[in-house]
Amino acid sequence: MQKIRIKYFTDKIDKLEYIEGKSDWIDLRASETVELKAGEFKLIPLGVAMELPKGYEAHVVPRSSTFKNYGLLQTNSCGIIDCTYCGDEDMWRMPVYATRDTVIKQNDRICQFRIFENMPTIQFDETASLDNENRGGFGSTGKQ
Ligand SMILES: O=c1ccn([C@H]2C[C@H](O)[C@@H](COP(=O)(O)OP(=O)(O)OP(=O)(O)O)O2)c(=O)[nH]1
Repeated sequence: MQKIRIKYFTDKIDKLEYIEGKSDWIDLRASETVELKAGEFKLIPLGVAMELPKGYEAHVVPRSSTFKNYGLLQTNSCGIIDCTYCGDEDMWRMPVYATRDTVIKQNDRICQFRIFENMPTIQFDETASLDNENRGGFGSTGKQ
C-alpha cells in the first residue's frame, strides 16, 4: 500500500477517501463556499496539500457530473500536481470558468484525482526525416 502524507487546511470538509474496488480516482471537495457569475473565472480551493510519493504526479479532472450540477468547466482541462508541490501552503486548487451563475458549497465534491508514475527521462534527438510512413490523423482514417 502506498502512503501519502496529507495536510488539511480546514476541519469543515470530509477527509479524502480511497474507496477500494470502486474506482482508483479519489474525489476532492471545495474547502470554501464559492459563488461565480456566468463568465467568471475562479480558483476553487480544495483544502488539501500533499506530499506525493517520489516519482509520481497527480492528475486532477472534473467529476462527470460537475458540468451538469454546477455549469463549470476546468480551464486547464487536467490539473497536473507535481511532487515538488508539497510545501505547507501548497494547497491544491481547481481553476474553473462558470458558464452560468453558480454556487459550490463547502464540502461539495467537485473534482477527482489519481496519481501517475512520472515518465522516463527524455532526451530529444533531432533529425531531418523520421523515415516512417505518414499515418495521417484528424479524421483521415478511411478517407482519400
Ligand atoms: O489545476 C491545478 C494545476 C496546478 N496546481 C498546482 C500544482 C502544480 O504543481 C502547480 C504548478 O502547476 P503548473 O506547473 O501546471 O503551472 P504553471 O502555469 O506552469 O505555473 P508554475 O510557474 O507555478 O509552474 O500548481 C493546482 O493546484 N491545480
